[in-house]
Amino acid sequence: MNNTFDNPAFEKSPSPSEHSITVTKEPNGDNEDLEMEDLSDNQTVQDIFYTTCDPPISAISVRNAHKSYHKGTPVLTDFHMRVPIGTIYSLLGSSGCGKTTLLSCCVGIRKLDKGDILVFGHKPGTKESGVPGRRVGFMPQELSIYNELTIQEALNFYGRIYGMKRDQIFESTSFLVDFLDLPKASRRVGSLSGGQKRRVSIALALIHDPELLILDEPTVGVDPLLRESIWNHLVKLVTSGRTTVIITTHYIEEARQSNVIGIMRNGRLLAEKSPEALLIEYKVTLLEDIVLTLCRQDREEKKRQRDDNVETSAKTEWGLSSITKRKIGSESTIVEEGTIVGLRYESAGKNGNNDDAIFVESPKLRPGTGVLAVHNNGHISAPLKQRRLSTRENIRMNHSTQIQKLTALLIKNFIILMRNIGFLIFIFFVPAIQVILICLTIGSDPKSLLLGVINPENCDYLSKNWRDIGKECPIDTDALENSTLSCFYLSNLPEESYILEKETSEFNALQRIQKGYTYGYIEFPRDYTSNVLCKFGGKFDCPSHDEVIAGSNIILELDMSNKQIGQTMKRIFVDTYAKTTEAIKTNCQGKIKDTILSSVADLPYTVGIIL
Ligand SMILES: Nc1ncnc2c1ncn2[C@@H]1O[C@H](COP(=O)(O)OP(=O)(O)OP(=O)(O)O)[C@@H](O)[C@H]1O
Repeated sequence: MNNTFDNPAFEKSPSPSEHSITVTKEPNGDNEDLEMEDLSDNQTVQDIFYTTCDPPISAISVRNAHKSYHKGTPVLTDFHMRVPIGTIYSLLGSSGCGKTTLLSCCVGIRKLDKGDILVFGHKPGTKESGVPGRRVGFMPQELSIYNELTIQEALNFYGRIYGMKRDQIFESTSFLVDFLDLPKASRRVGSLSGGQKRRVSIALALIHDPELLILDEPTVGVDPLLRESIWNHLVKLVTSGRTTVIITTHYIEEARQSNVIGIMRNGRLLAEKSPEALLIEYKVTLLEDIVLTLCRQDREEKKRQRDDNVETSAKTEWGLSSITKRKIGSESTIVEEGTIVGLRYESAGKNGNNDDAIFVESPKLRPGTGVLAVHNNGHISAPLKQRRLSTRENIRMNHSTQIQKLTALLIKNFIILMRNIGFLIFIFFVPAIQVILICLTIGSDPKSLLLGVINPENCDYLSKNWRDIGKECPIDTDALENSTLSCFYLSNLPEESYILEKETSEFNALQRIQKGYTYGYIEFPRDYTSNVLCKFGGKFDCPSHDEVIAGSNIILELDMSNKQIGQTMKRIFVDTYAKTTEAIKTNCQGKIKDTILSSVADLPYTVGIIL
């Protein structure tokens, strides 16, 4: 595969006029000359980028990155990296050198301790970067696929999450199943082998044709033929579209097909060049030899530094340091540090003079418009901006993505629940069992509570048939001393709730509560019935107003040390009071005067109970 920087798109114009920008050719092969614009003497390269076209930016740029876990040994140290748009960038390095850590920072899973990562010119996690989101397809090293789903369901889920339409998902799925040689789409992920799961994971990262594809060791456990076809597909994605691929692999030789190789060791980047440039520079035929040489050099360098006891600033040899200031053309147009960030690759110049070209970028660029090359003769060549509307743009044009995401999650959770019947039953039955248990234990009213009674009225409420009183009219208007309103009230108390005990005095009754013998006592005043009748307008021999009020109140003293029981008792007493008045209305119809009867009927609204 051609290196992107050797791509015709970045060639100089055949006969460039001074200070002109020539946009020559799109990397995807659409041979089309674009407009020419004059660069006036005082115009900077930055001006051109901001005015002439949507200038390109790096897919990922990492600057001065530092990362360590739990304040332990640093995993990334002063790490610099640039991944130009439309390239395959292979990250090579020994196990534990920090590749996965770096990638997880790029997709926003982890955060750097220090330094910057920009994805499409923005910090990961921001809306503008689109990461995490549909702009990126990430295949993590640790597979995290829902084992309960089938391959088809998993692809559907991710497709919906990325806002794809049903036909897009279908089209993508049939291609990926075929291309990655996946088992039947109806197979459950949980029943697949490790290698098959890995291929499904690749498919999930590819389903939405992302602009940035980050693959952490995708070819582990994959047979050589499939490995070859995966790489061919990646190359195709990069050359035919605007996809950028970052891939980590331990199969060093397969990285030959990438555009740029970054070689890492101990959290630092030792080299960042095209494979061709590396092979030429080190005069070897195998990339493995280069990695070996660089690692040895690094080890020796470290040893020498330790020996000399010299502090090192750990600056990378590659990357931005060499192009912070550069003249463009014969005039004094300068790319200033911090204004336009540039990146120089040794293989950039077609004429063999590698210092000729630098690649510049700007945050104003629409992502994916390619890399702009600025040559030191003042000419800029860039890839064509316009291109066919891909699945990617189609997906972006879908507006109802939030609803789609919600739908995707609901469907996924529903399928997973249905596949875990035991769990489903547990979820639905546990609350029901809880409610039943609560009702059984604390839901019903307490029973057979011992209650003391102080009642000076003359009625035998402790005799066997005393509850029959509740069926008679308790008021005798001709002989009031025979009236037994208090007993009538007591007889209406729910039979199962209380066991009544006669108390001789308030003092005794209180003592029995304190000793825990009874749950409370109820006290009726002397002449309770006549006072109640006086209160409601009966024309009897009534005492003073205050005495009537005091003499028509029932006093309740309850043990509230058990709130549940105390509150229930209160409720029962008040309910009984209402029930009593209702019973008087029914039982005393025609036996006492209507005026008294109607007044007594108001009793529930003037409850005479003192708690
Ligand atoms: N969650 C974590 N907590 C503590 N240390 C971690 C954690 N994750 C990774 N490390 C450590 O950070 C270092 C870099 O790990 P990382 O996974 O990034 O390496 P790697 O280059 O991807 O390795 P490999 O090629 O084996 O996957 C290792 O020493 C590892 O032990």
